[in-house]
Amino acid sequence: MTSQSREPHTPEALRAVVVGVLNSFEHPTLKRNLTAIKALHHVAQLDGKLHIELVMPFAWTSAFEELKAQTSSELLRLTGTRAIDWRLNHDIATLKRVKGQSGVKGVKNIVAVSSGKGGVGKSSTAVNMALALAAEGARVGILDADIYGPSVPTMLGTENERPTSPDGTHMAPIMAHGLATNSIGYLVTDDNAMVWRGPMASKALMQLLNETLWPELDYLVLDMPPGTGDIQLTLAQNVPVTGALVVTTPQDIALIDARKGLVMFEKVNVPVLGIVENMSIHICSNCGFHEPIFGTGGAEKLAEDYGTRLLAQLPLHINLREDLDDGEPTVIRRPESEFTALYRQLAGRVAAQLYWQGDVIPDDIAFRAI
Ligand SMILES: Nc1ncnc2c1ncn2[C@@H]1O[C@H](COP(=O)(O)OP(=O)(O)OP(=O)(O)O)[C@@H](O)[C@H]1O
Repeated sequence: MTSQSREPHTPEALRAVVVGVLNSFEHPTLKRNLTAIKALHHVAQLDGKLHIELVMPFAWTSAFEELKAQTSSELLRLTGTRAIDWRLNHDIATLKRVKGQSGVKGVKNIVAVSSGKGGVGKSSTAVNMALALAAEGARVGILDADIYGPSVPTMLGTENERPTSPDGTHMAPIMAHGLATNSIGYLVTDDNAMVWRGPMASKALMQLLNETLWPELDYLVLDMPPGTGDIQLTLAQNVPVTGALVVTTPQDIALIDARKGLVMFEKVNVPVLGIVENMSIHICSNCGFHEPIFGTGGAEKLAEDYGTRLLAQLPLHINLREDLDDGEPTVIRRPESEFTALYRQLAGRVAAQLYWQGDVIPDDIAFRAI
């Protein structure tokens, strides 16, 4: 019997066939199958075409492409259809925040990006990951809380912009490459920022978070100040974060500080989503040679020791630095590059980890009034 000669399915039978195939799809972002998270929204067969619509509670575009590639031929065969109209929508879940705190108006989930020491590529990772989360289908913002070196405006090419205040009290975020952003760097000059210490800096950062008129955001990436001192501890305690990432390089000295970062989050009960190893391998821009100049295996071991996971290993490459210096991060400038694929994989893993690690709270829960 050819596939074209099959009897048309009843809606229930069709759904059962589709569910069977979709549930066989395994992916690192899925701890349970698609039916278990009620992702299959709509199935229909119209004019010989199969329509499948998924609604996902976390950013999932790259995995969706893999799903299509892996299951389409089987679905066509089993349903006797000639084409599939695939649709993916997102209805990103709001997850419980540390200490059950209420959230920031407009913001569903806050992801803190931290590092035990400066210069390991925390801001580079935060910016490219935020852009990658947006490419994965989410509405994303980034708040640069790095008072020691607010580099996000330069990396996004917005260093000469200043937030406006539509009501004289709150700030409108600056939009860049689709991200809603605000930064301590828009408000103070570099020289001023350096003299901020302790409570003054924490207070300013909390104000920046709460007094920005964020649009509806699924994820707000928080670029933390580097280190594990009082300011970082105060922020980790007071910002209603959902989870945190620790960025490190493979050098022993950076790993020792990354360990302190993990301990700090543990102390204030902030769930650690995982570790990002930046500058894992140097890729020569002339010959493409891969060289682990800072050593290997350290971040993996650190993740193991602390019962967390290594979410990404990002290479050291001149393009990544140049793109950021030009205000056009690699995820935007080179969307088809292997680097962008790595950042998107990281974004997908972070979004999934947040979801699986947390408790979903209903969307109508009250946000903190600003
Ligand atoms: N993987 C990479 N490949 C090439 N250059 C990189 C990479 N990661 C970061 N850089 C470059 O290294 C420098 C430091 O990076 P970045 O500002 O992100 O570090 P940081 O940890 O946020 O530092 P700080 O906390 O002190 O602000 C930047 O010039 C950045 O472009």
